Amino acid sequence: MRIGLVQMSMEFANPDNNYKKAEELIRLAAKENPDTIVLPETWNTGVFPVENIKELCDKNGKQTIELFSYLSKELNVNIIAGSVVNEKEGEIYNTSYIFNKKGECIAEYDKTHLFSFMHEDDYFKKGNRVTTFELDGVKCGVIICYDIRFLELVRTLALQGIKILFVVAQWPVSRIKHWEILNEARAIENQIFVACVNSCGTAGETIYGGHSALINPWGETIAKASYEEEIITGDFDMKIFDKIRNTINVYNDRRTDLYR
Ligand SMILES: O=C(O)CCC(=O)C(=O)O
Repeated sequence: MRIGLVQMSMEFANPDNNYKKAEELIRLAAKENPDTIVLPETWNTGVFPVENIKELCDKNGKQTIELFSYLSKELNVNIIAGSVVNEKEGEIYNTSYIFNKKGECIAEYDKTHLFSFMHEDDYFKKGNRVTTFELDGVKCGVIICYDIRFLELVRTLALQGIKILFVVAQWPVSRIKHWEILNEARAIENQIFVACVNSCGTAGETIYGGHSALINPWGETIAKASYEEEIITGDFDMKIFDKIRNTINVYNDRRTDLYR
């Protein structure tokens, strides 16, 4: 599967411009003929939370679903639409929507671990379920930013059989080392591909650190971005699973009598 990561900088609290820009960047990314294109976290508002967040956010994913159903079908590409700030039944969620090449919205995931250090939990409601879906016959999962610190969540997805983990984030440059190590570790320990996309530029007072990457189940980097706005593309070769799991087979060697 060929993957394109859109490392985007967004305009703070300006969804109209951010939707236009996301469309332009998706069209640009599509020129490399990827099977799947991925956007970063909360690119519609460039949150961190602002007071008028309820006016700025999407409503039940309407604007997001309209745009990406159309684009994914027209461009014949799967789209992981990063995540958007999204109102559902009066509550605000950090929601990721997933589209297949036919333009169908096949899955949605609400961020389950809210970043209390930055008071995300004062504004957002937690999602309550893990999400898997199939793209071109490959089982995948998606998580959002702070979720990557919770190895149990990724192991749960891995035990459900995902082969690719998509991580969408707005991760600050000040902790970019953690971002790099956590993504590599989740790939190695679970023997899965990781496609992690971060934003760049600034939102409020925070500088986001880029370093989006495509990592294989052996922990090797297939493609990596730097700090600036950039699109990177690379190929995930699914044949690698046989090679790895026939050598170090952590799934066979797990001690489920001691832990789950
Ligand atoms: O865990 C971190 O250091 C960053 C997390 C974060 O910025 C977020 O989840 O929004």
